[in-house]
Amino acid sequence: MSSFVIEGGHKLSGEIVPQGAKNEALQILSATLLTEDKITVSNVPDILDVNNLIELLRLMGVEVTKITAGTYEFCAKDVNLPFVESQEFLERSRKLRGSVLLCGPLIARFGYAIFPKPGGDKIGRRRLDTHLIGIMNLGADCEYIQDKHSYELHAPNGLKGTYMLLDEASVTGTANILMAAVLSKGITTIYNAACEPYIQQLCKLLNNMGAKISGVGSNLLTIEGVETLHGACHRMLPDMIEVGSFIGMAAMTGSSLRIKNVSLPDLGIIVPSFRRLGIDIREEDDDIFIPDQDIYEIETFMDGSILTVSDAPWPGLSPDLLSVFLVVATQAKGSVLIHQKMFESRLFFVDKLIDMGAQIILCDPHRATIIGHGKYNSLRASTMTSPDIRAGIALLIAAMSAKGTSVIHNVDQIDRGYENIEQRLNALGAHISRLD
Ligand SMILES: CC(=O)N[C@H]1[C@@H](OP(=O)(O)OP(=O)(O)OC[C@H]2O[C@@H](n3ccc(=O)[nH]c3=O)[C@H](O)[C@@H]2O)O[C@H](CO)[C@@H](O)[C@@H]1O
Ligand SMILES: C=C(OP(=O)(O)O)C(=O)O
Repeated sequence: MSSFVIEGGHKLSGEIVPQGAKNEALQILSATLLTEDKITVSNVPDILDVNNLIELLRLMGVEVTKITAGTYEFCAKDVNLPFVESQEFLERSRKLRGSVLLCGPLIARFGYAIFPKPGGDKIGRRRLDTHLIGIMNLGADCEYIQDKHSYELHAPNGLKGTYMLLDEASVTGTANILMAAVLSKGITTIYNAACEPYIQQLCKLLNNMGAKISGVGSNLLTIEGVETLHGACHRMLPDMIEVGSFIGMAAMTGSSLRIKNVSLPDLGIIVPSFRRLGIDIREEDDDIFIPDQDIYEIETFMDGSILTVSDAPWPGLSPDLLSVFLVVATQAKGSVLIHQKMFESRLFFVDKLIDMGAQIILCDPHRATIIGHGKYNSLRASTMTSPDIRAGIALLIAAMSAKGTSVIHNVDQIDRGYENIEQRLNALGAHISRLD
């Protein structure tokens, strides 16, 4: 497992281009299984999770051709179903959360899918009921196979559209049901669907492939099933979580930074939420510019009470950014309550920030109160281990702002979702080296 050695206290300057979106990529690459034709995808991030999914598709028989850096062609003409039933498929699937997204396309096109408990961050319970119930609503049978620790789904006579009200607006659950519904007979209606930009992008690709989905961008999707889908081209959006991480990094290190081509309309409430921490963020064309700021001061609510920053399904704030908000607040002037509603084990990394001198009270597994230093005291360097991808980037931000040299172990967690992060940050003036 790799580690980062970070010499803190260096300001960043210049501009950075965000990578293609990790969570969009996992959906889009899975959707290539829905047709025999070629799908060309550009702005694919070169990150561990995406590369693992590409390798899995390759082993499933998908012809994968790299056209240029970040652009691939996928052709799922001959899918190797015996491989999908193999132990190796299950083992590889368990390495990443995104593998869960193969289920919808497999059941829709081949009438068979297997659903092992996927990998991804260990950040609390991550139930899969919404996926399985949704696909069963379309007529698939589902059985738990004890020795494979997996659910097997069968639909030998195909799937049939129906109305369903999801018990929660699950992002990957909505994507899976959508990908199953596009090849189902008749009309499927999904109410309480997740509607974040990456789901919208998936709908856009599927419609370009010949699907008939309406209501895109809302929580009520109507899908008129079609017999087959055809080839298409697709470009991934910039990764909004990476954009948010760079905003936090600029604020904590007191740097002036331009984040290029962020697709502002797809950032939702991210920019206004950082502004409530007092960060000066300027929107210039499709770029974000953050001037260097010595002090940033957290707003209160309008009645003077302490601000809460919390997550919610889109168009609310993504839970994936709360660790960054938390670390940025440690050096702000003022106090804030960070409330992570979706996941119950994502805030425990605050212990590491407390070791570095941050003033944080972990109220319970979901809530932490941060009393900012207002940059009067900087954080102290430390040696720590990255527990999950977003805590990992938050610790990296903390280390970059701290006095002295810090070490972060297990940075493979960060590599799951951030492309060549140390090279890209060093090009802006950071001092990060990797130990393998
Ligand atoms: C590969 C991928 O795309 N991963 C993302 C995806 O995971 P994923 O699709 O697995 O997450 P879900 O949207 O299913 O839900 C995440 C968690 O939030 C809870 N929940 C969900 C909806 C809701 O209305 N209320 C609620 O409490 C769920 O019970 C679950 O514990 O979406 C999450 C929520 O944006 C992100 O953190 C993950 O990065
Ligand atoms: C939780 C995340 O990823 P995954 O769903 O892949 O574990 C994330 O990207 O923050």
